[in-house]
Amino acid sequence: MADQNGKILYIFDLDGTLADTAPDLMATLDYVMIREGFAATPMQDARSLLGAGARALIQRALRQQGAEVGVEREDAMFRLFLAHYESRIADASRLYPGVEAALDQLERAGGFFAVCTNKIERPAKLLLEKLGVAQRFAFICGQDTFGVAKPDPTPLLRTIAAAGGDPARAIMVGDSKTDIATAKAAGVPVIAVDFGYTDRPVQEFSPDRVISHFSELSAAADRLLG
Ligand SMILES: O=C(O)COP(=O)(O)O
Ligand SMILES: [Mg+2]
Repeated sequence: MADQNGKILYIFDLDGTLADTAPDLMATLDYVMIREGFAATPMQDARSLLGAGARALIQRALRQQGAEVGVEREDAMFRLFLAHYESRIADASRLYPGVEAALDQLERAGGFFAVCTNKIERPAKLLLEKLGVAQRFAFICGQDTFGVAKPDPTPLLRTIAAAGGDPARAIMVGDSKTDIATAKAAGVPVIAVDFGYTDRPVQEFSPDRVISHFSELSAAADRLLG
């Protein structure tokens, strides 16, 4: 990686932060659950079920229905989920309004970008390609990239290193308690979006700033960096 001396690295969460992916994730969950003889999950449950990756999504949906499956069947459901999800990954998933304009603005001010998600790396990259923004990120880290998931700070710190950034000149942007806890554990300031997937208001998790639209990101970052 080239020396990014002095530039600010923005590390984005993906689901519920850069992109509204709940429709395709929840449709995939329903496909798997119904095929396995369970019920569909109400769309309004997305906010509380998403955020910890696809395996956790399946486990949480099963638990919600009082169902227990063994580890082998859970593995099979996870594989089925990934295969089906890739076939429809961007059918209904969209970048949130203002994402590309915000990236343009931050880039003009000397910012550069990475992604740190609890999605599996392969579908994360595929989604960002389909949404036309994959090439904007210096590094894309998934749940399996370093073998450890958020809220462990390791994937965030290793993402910063892999992107050629510096934790002292980095800002995490996320939608969940998990992202905020990850950033705090890594000693990186965090801006939360309030339109993503969390069943409790993000303010409760004490991020450094909260924004309601990507048009507010640049000003929030400026205030945060003083
Ligand atoms: O969708 C999920 O469960 C996790 O994805 P995120 O870390 O990008 O929010
Ligand atoms: Mg998220």
